Parts: sequence; C-alpha cells; structure tokens
Amino acid sequence: MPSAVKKGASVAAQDAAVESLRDREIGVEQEHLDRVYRRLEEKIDEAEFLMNDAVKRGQVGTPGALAERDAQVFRAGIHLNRLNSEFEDFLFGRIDLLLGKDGERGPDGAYTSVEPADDAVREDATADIAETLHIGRIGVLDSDYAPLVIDWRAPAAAPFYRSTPKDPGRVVRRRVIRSKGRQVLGVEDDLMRPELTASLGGEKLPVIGDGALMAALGQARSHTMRDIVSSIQAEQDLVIRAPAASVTEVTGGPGTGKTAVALHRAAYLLYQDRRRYAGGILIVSPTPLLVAYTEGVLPSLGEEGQVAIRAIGSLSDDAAGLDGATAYDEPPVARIKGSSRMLPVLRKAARGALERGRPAAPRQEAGQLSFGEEPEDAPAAAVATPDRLRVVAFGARIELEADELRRIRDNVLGGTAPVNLLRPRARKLLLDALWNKSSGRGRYTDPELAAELRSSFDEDVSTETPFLEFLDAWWPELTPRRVLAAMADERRLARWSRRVLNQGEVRRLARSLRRLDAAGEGPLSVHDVALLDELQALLGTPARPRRKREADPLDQLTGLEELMPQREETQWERAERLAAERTEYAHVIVDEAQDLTPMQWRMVGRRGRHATWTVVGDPAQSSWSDPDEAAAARDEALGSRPRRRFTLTVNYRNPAEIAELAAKVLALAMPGMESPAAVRSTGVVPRFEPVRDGDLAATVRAEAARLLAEVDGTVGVVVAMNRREQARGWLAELGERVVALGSLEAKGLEYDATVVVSPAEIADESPAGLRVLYVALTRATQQLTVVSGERDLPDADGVPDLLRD
Ligand SMILES: Nc1ncnc2c1ncn2[C@@H]1O[C@H](COP(=O)(O)OP(=O)(O)OP(=O)(O)O)[C@@H](O)[C@H]1O
Repeated sequence: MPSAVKKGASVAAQDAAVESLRDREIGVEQEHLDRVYRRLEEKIDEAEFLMNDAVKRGQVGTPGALAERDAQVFRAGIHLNRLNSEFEDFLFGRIDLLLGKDGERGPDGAYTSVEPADDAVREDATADIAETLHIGRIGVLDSDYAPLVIDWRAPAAAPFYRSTPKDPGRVVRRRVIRSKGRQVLGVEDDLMRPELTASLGGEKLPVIGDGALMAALGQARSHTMRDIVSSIQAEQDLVIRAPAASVTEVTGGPGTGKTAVALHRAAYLLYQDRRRYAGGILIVSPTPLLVAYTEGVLPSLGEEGQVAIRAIGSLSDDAAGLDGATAYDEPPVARIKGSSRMLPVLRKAARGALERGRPAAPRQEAGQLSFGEEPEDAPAAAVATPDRLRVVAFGARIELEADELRRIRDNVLGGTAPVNLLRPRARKLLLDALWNKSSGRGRYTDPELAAELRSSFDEDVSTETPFLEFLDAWWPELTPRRVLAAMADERRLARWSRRVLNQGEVRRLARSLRRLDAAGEGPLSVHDVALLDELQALLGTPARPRRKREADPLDQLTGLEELMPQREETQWERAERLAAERTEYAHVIVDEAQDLTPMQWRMVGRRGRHATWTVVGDPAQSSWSDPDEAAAARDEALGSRPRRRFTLTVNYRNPAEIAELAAKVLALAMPGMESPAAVRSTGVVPRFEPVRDGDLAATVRAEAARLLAEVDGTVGVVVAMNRREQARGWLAELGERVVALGSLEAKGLEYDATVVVSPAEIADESPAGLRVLYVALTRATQQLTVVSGERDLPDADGVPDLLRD
C-alpha cells in the first residue's frame, strides 16, 4: 500500500477518534443539562403553586391579605418569568478547577479561593480536578443547595472569564458549551494549564476543539447583536465587574467590545445589587438603529425590566414616538445646535417668548379681554398676549393698561425661576395692582377688616371669567416646542442671540427651525431634542392637580368611603407608575460617548444627577467637531465624582486586513493614536472598485450583490449622509440582508461585509469627516469593498487617494 494512502488512513482513524471523544463529551454535558432542566421544572411547579396559593389568599379580602397577596404574586411572577424565558443557550460554560487554598464555600456553594492549594499539583506535574462548575445565564441550585449552574455574574463565575494561561488561578480547563433549547450541540475547550496532566474521576481530562472565541467571531452577523457571555475576555470582564461606586470610563478602538461590555455591565450591576438599581438603568445610544441592533442582548441575559435603552434623539419627552427624532441637520447647523453657546440663547428665548406683540391669532374679544395691536412692522409675538385687563369690582370698572402690565411682567420675570412656575406670582401681582386701583383700598383703617376685604376682593376677582381668561392668555403655559418654533423668526432670534451667534449662524438656525409650525409641531432633528429638553428645564412643569382616586359609588352612598382605609398601591402599580414618571436613573450608561454634543451632555446629565455612570467611547470615532467643548460639558455632567479608567485593546470585529486599511485613515484623523490589535486575520484583503462607466448606482449595486453571494449574513452599504435616500433606491431589489446607511448612522453597527462609497465624500462632509470615515471603514467582520468616484482620485488599482500609503 502506498505510504500516502496509509497516512490518509491513519489521519482518518485519528479524526474518528477525535469525533468519538467529542461525542462522548457532548454526552457528558447533555446529561448535566438534562439534570438542570429537571430541576428547573420542579422550580416552575413551585412558583406556580405559590401563585395559585397567593390568588386564593386574595379571596379572603381583608386589606392585609390583599397586600400580602400582591407581594407574593409579584415575587412569584418575577421568578416564573425568569424560569420560563426561553434561553437559547441557557448553559454555556464550565470550568474544571484545582483544589483551592482554603476550604471555604460562598453563598452559591462553590469554593471561594482563587489560588490553588500548595499541594494541588504534584511534583510530577499531575493533578486532580477538585471542583467542576457549570456557568449559565441564571443560577440553579439542586435540592441539596449544591450549585448545578452558577450565574455568570456571580463571583464564582469570574475565573471562567479572568483565567488565562499566563495567570490561570485554579482553572485547568475552560469549556464553552453550545446548546439550543434542551440539546447540547458542541463543546470547545481552552487549556489554561497545558503543562499539567490533570485527571477527573480517575480519567485524563480530555480537551476538545481550538477555543470558543474564534468560533464566535467567525459566525455570520444578523440584524441583531448577540451576547458574548460565553466568550467575554479578561480585560472586558474587569470592566463588566468594576464596582459602580462612581464613574467608570472605558475607551477602546473600533470593535473592542465597548457596546457589548456596556450591555453586560448593566446586567451585572442588576444582578449584583438589584435593590440599588431598582431606580433603573439608562443606556444612551447614538441612533435608533443601534438601539434596535442591541436591545435583544439584555433579555438574552435574563434582564429587561429595569433597563431603558434610548436613542439620544428620543431622550426628551417632547420627542414623540419611540424612535424620536431621526432627521439630521446639516453639519454647520448641527454645530450651532450642539454647542453650549445655545444655552444663553435658550434662556432668553424661554423668558422672551411670552411677549406682547402683534397677535398671531386674529383679533378676538373674549368677555372684556382684548388683544392690542402693534404696528405692522413689529415682529409677530412668539406667543401673542393681551395688553389690557378689565375687571369689575365694588361696582366699578378697573383696568390695567399695557405699560402697567409690562411692568408687572418684567417684575415677575426678574429672577431665574422657570417661567411656567411663575404664574402664581404673576397672578398675585395682578391682583395687587387691581386692588391698588380699587375703591376697597383705604376703606378700612382697621387692619383686620382691611385684610378681610382684600381677601374677599381677591376671591371675587380671581374667580371671575374675564380675569381667568386674561391670565390664561397673558401667562399661558409655554411648551418647549412652542418656544423652539418661536426661534424660527430671524429677527427675534437675532435679538435673543445678540453677541452669541453671528448673523450667518442666526440665519441658518432660524431656517432649520422652520420645519415646525407655530405650535412647534413638525419633524425634529436629533439636535433639536437636546434643545427641547433644555427648554423644558428652563420653563418648568407646573404641578398638576393629583388625579382623584376613583370612588366606588356604593361606598359613597353608604358613607363607607370615609371609613375605608386608602388602598395601598400594589407593587406592580408602583413599578409601572415609577417607570412612567421616571426622569432620573440610578445608573447611566453612555455608549459612543465621544459623539455627545455639549447640549446633549446637559440633557443626559439631568437624568443622572444622583447616578453612578459608565461611559464608553472612542475619541478617534467622534463626529463632533469641537472635542474640547464636549469634554468640558462631559465633566460638568459627571461632576466631581471619582473616575476609574479602563482601556480595551483588542479588535474582535475586523480582520487584520481591514483594520490595517482603516489605520491609514486613523493616522490622518488622529496622528499618533494607536489602533487596536485585530484578533484574527482572514487572508481576504479589501477590494477597491472605481465607479464603472460613470454609473455609481450600478457599481455599488453590483458590489453589494457580489458580497451578498459571498457571505451568509448581512451587507452594509455606507454612503455620505446626503446620499442616504438615493442609496436606498439603488439597493431596493437586493433583499433584506443588505442595508444602506448614511455615514453617521453606521455608528456602532456591524455587518459581515460592507461597501464604503466614496471615502472623499464622507471625509469632506464635516470638520470631523475623517473620523466618520474611520467609523465607516471599521464596520465589517469579513469583507470590505471601497467604491471610489472621481473625487477620490483613485490610482491605477482603484485605491483612493485617502487610503494610499
Ligand atoms: N469577548 C468577545 N467574544 C466574542 N465576540 C466579541 C467579544 N468581544 C467583542 N465581540 C464582538 O466584537 C464585535 C464588536 O463589539 P462591539 O460592537 O461591542 O465593539 P465596540 O467597541 O462597541 O465597537 P465600535 O466602537 O466600533 O462601535 C461584536 O460583534 C461583538 O459581539
């Protein structure tokens, strides 16, 4: 038999042996998973029993029993919910450990020691496995309280993530288990102590596969992010489990896992101190696209209720709809709106919007209330208010004229209190002025009688329709949208922004706000939202009368209502009410923090005045033009809290071939800045494609189609912002796996393959264009094509000027 054939046969035999070992190990883990599910079923039965029992208690009907039932239903409900969640790979890890230094066990039943006992390894480099822990999305104890599964966030699970061959601690073998539903599909092992011959139950510890990380990174991408719970790396784990005492700041280049780490940190914090974070965790994301991409991760980690993931354009209540604002301003306008120079302008606008002037509404007569008229060339008042008040008291007419009213208004507006909260003061000064003109004043010298007369005057006048209508029109509640719309008038805006904005800026800003009607209705841009939020804080929200509890008519009839104790809110109701009312959070996580403008930092800061923070970002990817101004606003939002800083150094997304190309742009955008090391290489170099036959659409379409045929997952086509709509048209026929994105929308997202269209167009879009291009070039996990037009000055190989050495 020729030797090649013999060799082939022995390789085949070896392969078969590896396969059978793998099958055996899969069988071992399957057995464990079956045990876990049997135990989970028992727990679900218990929880259901508790629920039913609680419902029965509720039928007794005393207030005490009701409260007890609510509490029990609440607890059992949470428990059931968690147990019933279909975790796709509920059990995902295992560590086999040496004997620990001391024999102490933690609350989850695992030994706590991180270091091995002195005699754990024998002189001949053999050792016995003393403890095996399985790691999963939630912890499960068996009926004897021994750990069947350790929650990934528990201290005992930390070695699963932290152990490295350089610093292995007690871990000999780390195993990642892949399962679907109740079935184990595969196992991948990493040996942390390859120098040891370790045995488990008298047999040599087997090792399967080449490690889980590479397997995870090579998978095709879909339109939703996956959790990385089975392959978190040591430097990422340090961030996830960092104590939340103050501000945790994380920087790292593209693809280093900042978003993934931020999401896992939210889950970790909730696990670690659920009571503290009952106040909620807010995750601020740059775009609704990134929210949609990431929002499945927390439920897959068994957490959702307490975490709100919001796009920066939907943070203010005024940005109606879940996605909030999605329109983008032109870069020069965005630059004005994002700058903290807007602050003095908004302060003036908030106070100036209530001005006397030519009414926007037609002249009207309401009772004795009349609107004045201004000369034609005066600007229309932002919110036109009446300029004369007439009431009748003590049988006579009393009037306040325009200049008296103006004096009162100026007096009321003198301080810094929010305009909408000043109405009671305005009302009081109006009554004072009317009283001073009335015949009641000076009628009595006796102070008690005088005070009595005054109070009945106030009561009579202030409940009369003319006075009430006047007050509503003269001091209406201002909405942020209305004030923003008022700023669309160039002359008025120029007045409010004197010495702050130049003429060109005023014109641009005013023009951009003409999308809104007089009431402020209309499409908002992402940057408008921070302005609205600032205005909301400047205007204030008047206290609303509390809604009365719905009364039972029978109780009212029988007088029982008086005797009944006020029903306590149930915990469910309380949780729902708090969620609806929540404007501040216990922990705030800011993703892509480098992009927040000063005005956005103020908006986010208001939501975390008493919070701890996790702030993740990469200055090299910033699309904001003035990093110093943003840094000052960020410092103000985070206050003087101490900060812990972490840096992530490994790029898990891009293969080395793509990272290398992107590094050329980084060198132009931020000379001297290091790019993160790519963890893998695919051998596939980026492709350069000049526009063919002058037909950009056809070239891009052909490249996208080619990539679709080559990858299993998604393809992203990134274009300059003003080509967004156009690009959607180009790709319309290519199906759902491909998407067109404006450069700013690509933030944080990733695709199996990307087509970056005209680097020069993207770079020239704004002062931060090169950094935006760096973002665009770092979105692919497998393949990248760069399409260049004339403006890119491609060389003979199609490589655009910006990407040449
Ligand atoms: N430990 C890990 N195991 C498996 N995959 C990982 C790991 N860390 C990161 N990844 C993957 O790498 C990709 C990049 O992660 P992520 O989006 O969190 O990076 P990022 O630092 O936020 O990137 P960018 O700054 O470019 O937005 C994701 O697909 C993520 O799942």
